Amino acid sequence: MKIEEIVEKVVAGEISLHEIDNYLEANAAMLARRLAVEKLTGAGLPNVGSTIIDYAEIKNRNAENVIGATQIPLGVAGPIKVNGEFAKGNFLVPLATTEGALIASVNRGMKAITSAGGSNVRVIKDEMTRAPVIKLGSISDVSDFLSWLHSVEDKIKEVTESTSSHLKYKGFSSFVVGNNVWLRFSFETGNAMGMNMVTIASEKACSFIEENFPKARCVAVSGNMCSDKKNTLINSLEGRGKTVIADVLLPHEVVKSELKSDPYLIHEVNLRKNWLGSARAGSVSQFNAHFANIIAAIFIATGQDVAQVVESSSGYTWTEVRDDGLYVSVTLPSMEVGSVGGGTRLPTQREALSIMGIKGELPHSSKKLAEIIASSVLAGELNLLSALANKELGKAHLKLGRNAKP
Ligand SMILES: CC(C)(COP(=O)([O-])OP(=O)([O-])OC[C@H]1O[C@@H](n2cnc3c(N)ncnc32)[C@H](O)[C@@H]1OP(=O)([O-])[O-])[C@@H](O)C(=O)NCCC(=O)NCCSC(=O)C[C@@](C)(O)CC(=O)[O-]
Ligand SMILES: NC(=O)C1=CN([C@@H]2O[C@H](COP(=O)(O)OP(=O)(O)OC[C@H]3O[C@@H](n4cnc5c(N)ncnc54)[C@H](OP(=O)(O)O)[C@@H]3O)[C@@H](O)[C@H]2O)C=CC1
Repeated sequence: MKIEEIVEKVVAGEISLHEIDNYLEANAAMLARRLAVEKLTGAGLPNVGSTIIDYAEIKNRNAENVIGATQIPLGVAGPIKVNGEFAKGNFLVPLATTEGALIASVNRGMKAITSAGGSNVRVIKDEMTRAPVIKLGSISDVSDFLSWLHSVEDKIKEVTESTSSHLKYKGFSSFVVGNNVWLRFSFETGNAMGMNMVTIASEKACSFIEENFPKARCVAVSGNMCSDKKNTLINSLEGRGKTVIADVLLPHEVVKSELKSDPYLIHEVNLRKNWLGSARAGSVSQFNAHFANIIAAIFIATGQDVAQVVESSSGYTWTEVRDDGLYVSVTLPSMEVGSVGGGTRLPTQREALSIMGIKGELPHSSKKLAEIIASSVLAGELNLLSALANKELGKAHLKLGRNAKP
């Protein structure tokens, strides 16, 4: 069938939007779907349709019912000097955003950090989790089940690791409410963020459990104690994905020359805003000013799963005024990033990763990416605290967010 005929059939309700894939080659199907949506809604979508995305590469990998692409401005901040275990040197960092003043903010923070000798950063834990919820008959069954589980842990390791050449089983923690048990499995997932990998592995573990301990029934492979795409205390305490910490000691003269600010005022903003203000607001694990801004912008630019900004942007900003300068650290307990898999293979996302020298096939490239992201968060955080201390937030957003004279 020709594209026009398919569009007519979709408009007449004879073919559904996703069924177009059964009749046309991938990119012709994307065009037909867009034309059908235009006819059905009356919306004109030439810009959505104007994309370099090859739907043949997306189909059955990244998205369904595709009609084109959304574009978001991509800027760069930096260079920032990073003194990591895996990221060493000066890096330009890609940020995709529509918030005027954000990239400028990170840029100024990076300039200050680089003048101070760079950000010191380490990934202190790297484990992705999945927590099935399992139902038993009674608490005595729960007790028997947990004893049995410890006796077969070698087998759990064997069945889960059989699902991938890159996945390593690290262990589990158990949590109980009445006759419900959550098994929070942890895995190393190489350079991948790992959610597909740990889900496939945990389903295998659940099948093994149900076959060999018939009183246990796996209700759901994700029982929310994982916790994926939710901001929870367990992620903050135990970590999820990469736990990353970055710090810098800024000499007093750098705070003055680069940030036009004062270490005591910055420290006071941090204590009264990030700690007292967040506590008073009832925050669970977000004692920071705007980790989410930097995490979201880099996640969009580099093809990470954007919904994981929720927990990846939890964390703590700590400041101390010392004789030799202002000490600032950021702690991100659950940063979920990969340099292979997911959206990292898409053309603009791959190019954005290459700006930082990130290539999925290189060893430890996801940890290198995590170190650069944490250093960028440090820059954004330091700079926003300075901007607030300087009372320049509104002025900056008038100029760069509204194109207005402050
Ligand atoms: C906007 C600045 C940096 C101006 O700051 P400034 O000191 O007036 O700028 P400057 O013209 O003197 O330049 C200083 C440096 O800033 C950078 N810079 C300056 N302009 C640009 C630009 N156009 N493009 C790129 N980089 C720029 C650049 O590094 C430059 O150095 P240079 O390269 O010239 O040697 C400052 O006023 C600022 O940082 N303001 C704060 C803005 C901010 O942080 N916004 C973040 C979003 S706020 C939000 O979303 C969350 C929030 C606030 O609601 C969360 C909460 O509740 O806390
Ligand atoms: N399934 C789910 O419940 C959820 C899925 N997601 C989605 O999952 C996707 C990410 O899943 P993820 O598992 O990270 O990635 P993918 O499933 O996209 O890719 C992971 C695969 O890449 C292969 N691979 C090649 N080189 C490497 C390497 N160096 N390190 C690790 N793996 C490598 C591995 O193959 P092999 O196994 O053969 O070794 C691995 O299984 C995203 O699209 C995200 O949106 C998000 C949340 C939940």
